Amino acid sequence: MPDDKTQRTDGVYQPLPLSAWHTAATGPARWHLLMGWLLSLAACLWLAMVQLYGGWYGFNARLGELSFVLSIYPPLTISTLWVLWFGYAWGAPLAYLSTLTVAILSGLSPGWALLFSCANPLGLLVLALVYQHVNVRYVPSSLSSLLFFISVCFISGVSSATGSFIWSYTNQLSAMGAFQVWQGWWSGNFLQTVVSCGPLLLLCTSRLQRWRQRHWPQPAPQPQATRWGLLVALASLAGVLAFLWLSFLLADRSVMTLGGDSSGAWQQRAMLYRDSALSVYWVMSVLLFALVFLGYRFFHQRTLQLKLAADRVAYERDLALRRQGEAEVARNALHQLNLELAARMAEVEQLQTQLREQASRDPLTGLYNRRYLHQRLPQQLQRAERQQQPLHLVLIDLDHFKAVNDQHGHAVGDAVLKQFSALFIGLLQPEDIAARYGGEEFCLVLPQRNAEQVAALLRKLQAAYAGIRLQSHDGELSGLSFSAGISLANDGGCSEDLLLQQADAALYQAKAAGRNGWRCFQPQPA
Ligand SMILES: Nc1nc2c(ncn2[C@@H]2O[C@H](COP(=O)(O)OP(=O)(O)OP(=O)(O)O)[C@@H](O)[C@H]2O)c(=O)[nH]1
Repeated sequence: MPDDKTQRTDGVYQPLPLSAWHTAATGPARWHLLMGWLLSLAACLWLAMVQLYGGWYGFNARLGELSFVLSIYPPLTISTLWVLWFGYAWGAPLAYLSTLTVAILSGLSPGWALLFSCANPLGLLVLALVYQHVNVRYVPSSLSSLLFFISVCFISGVSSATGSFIWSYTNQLSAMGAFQVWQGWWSGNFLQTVVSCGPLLLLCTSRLQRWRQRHWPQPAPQPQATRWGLLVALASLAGVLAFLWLSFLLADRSVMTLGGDSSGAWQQRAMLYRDSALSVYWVMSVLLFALVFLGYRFFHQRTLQLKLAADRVAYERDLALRRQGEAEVARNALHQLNLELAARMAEVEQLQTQLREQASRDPLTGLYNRRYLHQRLPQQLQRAERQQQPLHLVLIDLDHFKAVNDQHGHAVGDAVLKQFSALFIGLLQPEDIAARYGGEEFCLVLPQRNAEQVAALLRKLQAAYAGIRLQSHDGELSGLSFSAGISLANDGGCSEDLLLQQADAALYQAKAAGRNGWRCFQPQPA
């Protein structure tokens, strides 16, 4: 981020609005401010009256042939400090009220007094406007701020010296007198502000601003728009032109008042012209310097602002690029995570399928288990009914299996169960279901087959089972057989339980008939 702190903001003109008086964080602070302002007003009035009744208006000065009084007006110092520390709205009334009082007490008519009192506030306005719109510190702590302060004091002094014309006019002074008052007035105001305010600003500003900021916190002042800076420059230029015009006019009129045609009189006139021209020369030098300096400050400030703006834009662009890069990395990471998640989900799905499969299979033989049979049998029945096709259910029980276990061992019994189950592989169709129904009991669900086809299947199974030979510690195992019971669902409305009961009954008949054979369920005649 561009470093804004490189520019000092203490001692920069930052007016405190009159309305802010209510909003002080701590109660006593606003009373202190008010008391300070009232005391300043009292001091201004007192000093102005002491000066009026004391009859002292400044120091006598001489510039060649021109002698004048370098005007000193103490309330101006107090009001200037208030303008710079707190703003124009606080300082201008002090200057206006004290001058108004003096003007009225000195016998000026109310109308002229009201107008005359505007002169000092006008000079202060120029001061405040320049400092508000050209972002330079008013504390003359560096060479550049000191030079700028002197320049601004000059323009302010010239502006406030407009009061000298009203004064000269109302006191009916001659052109020479008016010229003298004007010279003494602007130069006095200028010197007084520089000499009295400068040191006080240096000494007290930072402490006073800390106090102000504590009770009326304000953000750092922002540089003003260009048009305001231009306006201030134009106003300053107008002030300078007015000064020149007035100086020449008054000098000319003063010369005209000098009578006589003697060489002494002409010499006096020439001296007066020379002194006036010299005075204007010095003033012009200062003014030119002030204008050049103002212009320099203005462009310097604009350049600084542009640089700051460019730095900020560059910073924002870098930030945006960095964020874009981070977003890209995050998007890639997210994509990677999505892929991993998809892989994990596929694994989970596979595991779920395996679990479902395991839950529906008999671990020893690999055939479906009884639970699965009870799930599927009702569906198969419905389907057969819907397609109007027969469905046979066969219950198979291996004959004398206990004897196999007892004689040859449990492991051989397991091997027999597995080999018997393996026989189904080549004999069943995809739609058939073979399940291990109990220990050595099996169940076949055979849709889409007629009775002959079922019998053929059982015959093949019987032959294959009989052909199994197994070696055990007790010799060879052979002559295996099974018994089976067959039930048929071919007219609909036959439940799963009924079908199983009928097959079981038929199996019982087959066993009873001597085993190694099968029976179809025959309903008993009513
Ligand atoms: N090896 C082994 N034997 C089993 C398993 N499940 C059940 N059996 C045995 O199967 C035998 C079934 O005996 P029974 O119900 O008397 O039937 P059987 O001996 O075949 O007699 P019949 O059915 O009347 O011919 C029992 O000895 C059980 O221990 C198994 O998973 N493995």
